[in-house]
Amino acid sequence: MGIRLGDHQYGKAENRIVRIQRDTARHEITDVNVSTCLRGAFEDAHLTGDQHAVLPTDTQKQTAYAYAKTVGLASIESYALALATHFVDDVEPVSGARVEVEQYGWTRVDADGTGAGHDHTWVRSGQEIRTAAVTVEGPADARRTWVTGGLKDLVILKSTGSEFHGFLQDEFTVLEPTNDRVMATALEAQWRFAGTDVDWNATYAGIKAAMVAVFAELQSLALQQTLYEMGRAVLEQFEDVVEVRMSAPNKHHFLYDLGRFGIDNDNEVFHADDRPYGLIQASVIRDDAPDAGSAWQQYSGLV
Ligand SMILES: O=c1[nH]c(=O)c2[nH]c(=O)[nH]c2[nH]1
Repeated sequence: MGIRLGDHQYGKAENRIVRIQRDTARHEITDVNVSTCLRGAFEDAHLTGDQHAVLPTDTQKQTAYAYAKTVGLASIESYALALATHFVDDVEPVSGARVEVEQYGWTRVDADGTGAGHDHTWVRSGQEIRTAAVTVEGPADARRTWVTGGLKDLVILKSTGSEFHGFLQDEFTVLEPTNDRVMATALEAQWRFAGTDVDWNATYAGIKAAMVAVFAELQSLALQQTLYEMGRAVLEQFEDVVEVRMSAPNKHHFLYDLGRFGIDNDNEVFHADDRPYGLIQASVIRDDAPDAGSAWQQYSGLV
């Protein structure tokens, strides 16, 4: 019976790194969750337990913290690019590295009521988590690099401007068609860049704004249509981006039956159901997008 080792990768998942810049009295905070992963000639560690090629996951963790100071976290994409490139360039058995980063937002408190924001106190921002993933492969003279940016947990709701009708029906269909419903989701999206010469922070802000604007403005016939139009808007407005992948739970809001009490309910009182939920997923891609290569080969999840 033939048995062999399949794909394998290893690293340190979820390093929780908080970087404070305190050069002036007005501090800056960057709060991230960093996962690093190495790919390469690590068969012996699995097959015989020989660790000679294995850079410990603890060392990967120490490097992630050191780079938060030396390289800095001006953007999570630039930080991940530096860290992944270091592992491939400077650690001999490594042929590929993947760095995945989540960033949590903080907003300055308005302690003096002026709106200027406090110098060194923040509250966690309730909105989305920003994400990035960088994969670097091959020696410097045959380098391949992929960068994806993204967001998750962007909870967004519109109270009208959403319809759902004309759907296929069979003997189990009970859903009523509607011309006016609440549409809500917790959007997860990732977008793939063609290159690495990008204004990462401005592009992030612009993409988020473009997606939110489509969600708000489109008279939606289905969450599927909204996702496609959001992805299309991103590709139309950001030439650096070649592909957008999205996953959106349909956070159902069911009109509550107040008729039982003789009370009118004209789309005013809903039951916000948490499960089950429709889960709609789509990608939108340019016809001439370069090969995705290892861009989507995750560390979180299975190899
Ligand atoms: O936007 C929607 N898409 C669906 O596929 C679907 N299915 C469903 O029951 N409600 C909805 N809403």
